[in-house]
Amino acid sequence: MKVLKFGGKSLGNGEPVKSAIDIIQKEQSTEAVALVISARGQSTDLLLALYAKAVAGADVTPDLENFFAYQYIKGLNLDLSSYQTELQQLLEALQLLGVTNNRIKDRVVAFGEVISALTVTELLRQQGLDAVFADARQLLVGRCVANDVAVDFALSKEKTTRFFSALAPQQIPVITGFIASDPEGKTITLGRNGSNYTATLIASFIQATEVQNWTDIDGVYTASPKYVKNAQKIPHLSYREANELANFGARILHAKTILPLVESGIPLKIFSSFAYGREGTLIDEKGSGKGIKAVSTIEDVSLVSIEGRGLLGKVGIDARIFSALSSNSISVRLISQASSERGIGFIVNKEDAQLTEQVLTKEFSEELGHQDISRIQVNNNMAIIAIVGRHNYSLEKAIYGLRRNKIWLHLISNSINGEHISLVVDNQDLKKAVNVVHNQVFGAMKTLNLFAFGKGTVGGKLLDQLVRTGDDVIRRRNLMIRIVGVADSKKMIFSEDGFTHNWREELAASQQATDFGNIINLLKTSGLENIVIADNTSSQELTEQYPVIVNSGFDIVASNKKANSISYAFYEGLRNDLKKRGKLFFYETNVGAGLPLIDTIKHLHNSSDKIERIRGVFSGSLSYIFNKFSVEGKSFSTILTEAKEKGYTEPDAREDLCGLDVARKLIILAREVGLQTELEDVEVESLVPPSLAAIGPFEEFMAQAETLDAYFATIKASLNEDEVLRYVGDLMVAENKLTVSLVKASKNSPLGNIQNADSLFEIYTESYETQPIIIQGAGAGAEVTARGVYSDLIRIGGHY
Ligand SMILES: Nc1ncnc2c1ncn2[C@@H]1O[C@H](COP(=O)(O)OP(=O)(O)O)[C@@H](O)[C@H]1O
Ligand SMILES: N[C@@H](CC(=O)OP(=O)(O)O)C(=O)O
Repeated sequence: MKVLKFGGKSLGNGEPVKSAIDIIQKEQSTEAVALVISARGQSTDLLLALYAKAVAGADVTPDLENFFAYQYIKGLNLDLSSYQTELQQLLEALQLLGVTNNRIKDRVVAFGEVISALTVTELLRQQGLDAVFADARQLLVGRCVANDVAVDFALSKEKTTRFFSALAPQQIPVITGFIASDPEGKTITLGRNGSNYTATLIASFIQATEVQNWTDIDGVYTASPKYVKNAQKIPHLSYREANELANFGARILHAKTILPLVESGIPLKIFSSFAYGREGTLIDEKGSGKGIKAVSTIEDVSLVSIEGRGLLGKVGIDARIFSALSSNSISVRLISQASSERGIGFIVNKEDAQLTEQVLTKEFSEELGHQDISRIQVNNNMAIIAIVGRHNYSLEKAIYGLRRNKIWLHLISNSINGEHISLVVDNQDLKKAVNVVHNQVFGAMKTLNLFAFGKGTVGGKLLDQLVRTGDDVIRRRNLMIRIVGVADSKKMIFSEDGFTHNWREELAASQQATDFGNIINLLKTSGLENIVIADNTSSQELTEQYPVIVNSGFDIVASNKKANSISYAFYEGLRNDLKKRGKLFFYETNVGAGLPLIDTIKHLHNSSDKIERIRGVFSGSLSYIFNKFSVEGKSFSTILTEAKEKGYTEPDAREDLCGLDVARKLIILAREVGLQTELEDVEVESLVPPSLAAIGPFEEFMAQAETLDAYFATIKASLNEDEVLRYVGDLMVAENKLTVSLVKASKNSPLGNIQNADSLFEIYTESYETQPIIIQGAGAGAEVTARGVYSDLIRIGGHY
């Protein structure tokens, strides 16, 4: 005979309960079955809420009606009215008394399992099966010890085997999970999720061949899939491993589930009743032999800390703490103590927190009075993340990931054999933290959650590239870049699940106005880990918010040059914030688009090869214009218009011609090599002819093409045969001199030789004194710039 346990989630109204009945029919056709049944859907939670309301003296009638309305299944011949009356009377008594009582509470919640088992019995009978309802209070006996139940195995086994031996061969017992009796026959419960324990107890008493646990998930995963989307199913576990997971909060198994199976060697299988036939997790004596790794969580616990100089070197403090707690039946889940004995921190269940504080305040009243203990502090909103199984450097990896995500670690406890590490974090950070820890420890696929500002040429291309090549990056780099939000200057979209090819339509249809404060708030409260902001705008306003972004714990990638070229004070302040928070800011595309320039300069600078000079054509658009103008017979304005049409220039091409863009790039490079320069320090030769400097809109400027053309024709006429014009940025480090000017270059020199919209940078260093390092290639264009930002993102991924 095998024991099949159905959890509440598998017995919800509609399809779930229908599938459960189907599964029972199929399974009993090959081997006799006994069923253990939990309360249906959210029934236990509803009953607990009813109990609390009644104790508080509130009117429970509507909730009671709702509860019974949920239990009713159309067409089923089951009269629950006597149960409704009995429960109502119990609740009314509670309303009158207004006191809490655990035995009455257990009687109230027991209605969930009883009604559920009656319902399943009737549903099976409807299918022609000989189902027999069994109230586990007649089978299982236990005593309440502290907040726990100690089952009387011998008596329970005797009662259970007697019940089973009285069954006819074709009969299917439908046993209530979760509930039992105490020696006086009063109702007790085995603790939340206790039906699993009922099932394994019954199985061990009747020597079942196996236990099947039918739930809403097809096995035990490396972390709760509720939090960690890329958790992996563990196909095979040993009892010891499963027990370890159950003890540390993997909700799928009640903490005691495994114990009855160990001696009898009965295997436990976990299946999803929503996917019949799909392989689940097998738990047996052997396990897979490979060892497990998993991360489990315990929510809503309280951290108690006791601090004070008076604790230093005092003997017996710990003993007093724990004996006071134990005499009040408060169990401690985790302890951590600093070696200096200046303080001790431990975790208790939230329900016990208030009592813990009272008990300890009383116990240490003298020490508190003398200030030997400065305070006893209770922090209620805590959660534990437990890393189970042996792994190399788990703790280090977890701490690294948590710090990068600005998640505060309140307490660490590491078992001596290194097979178990518990980390205490704020409840509100739990989702983010468990993802970070899981992915760090498993070296599993990392996720970057990207919020992108700017959907223009570069921003839009980046998002399209991400959508197009996302799978490739997952395969090759084990990195998923999820676009969780996009904002332009007016509107924004945000979704924790991310956007794919449809981001443009979603943004177009969005009604949500862009509001920076709101975006930061959404990201901070989202529970998303590894958040990166992309700035592909040219907004100074946004760059001024970078410190807020960094201080919120997010990294930045930007093609926007402003943050690096506005005041040095801002530049330095941002670097300090980045350092303090351990955050990253990559901006390789600020100079030379996708060319690996900034990185090369950083490396040279950091390796102490003194950079003496950087000279070159910094602007792709002006490169194009002068490469063409120098050798083709067309007028300057014709070539300017061509460059604009190709998307090389700013919408108002004067922004390129005035030299400001090149000056910004020079400043960025100068600061990379350690100069504290400001934009005003750059000597810029503007390409806007002085006579056209005061003209308003760009169209009006272009209407003066003749003047513009005449101006540049004169300059061109002064060239020697082997010379061309180049607009050159020059950074002379020792002299602290930065210039931007139109120069005549020999056609045979590297500068004179560049084509199309190429950029060229000559880097002179102490080692490359006369023959500079030359970096050359396409220095403008949305596609290459977006690629550059993309590779910055991938670099950030490498840091997680
Ligand atoms: N490591 C884990 N593997 C699988 N499920 C887990 C894990 N940790 C927590 N869970 C949660 O356990 C739930 C199933 O347990 P439970 O709620 O008790 O189900 P049931 O009502 O069927 O007894 C799943 O829905 C899942 O969210
Ligand atoms: N109904 C009880 C017992 C139980 O085990 O339920 P489930 O099998 O749905 O986790 C509870 O909710 O705690």
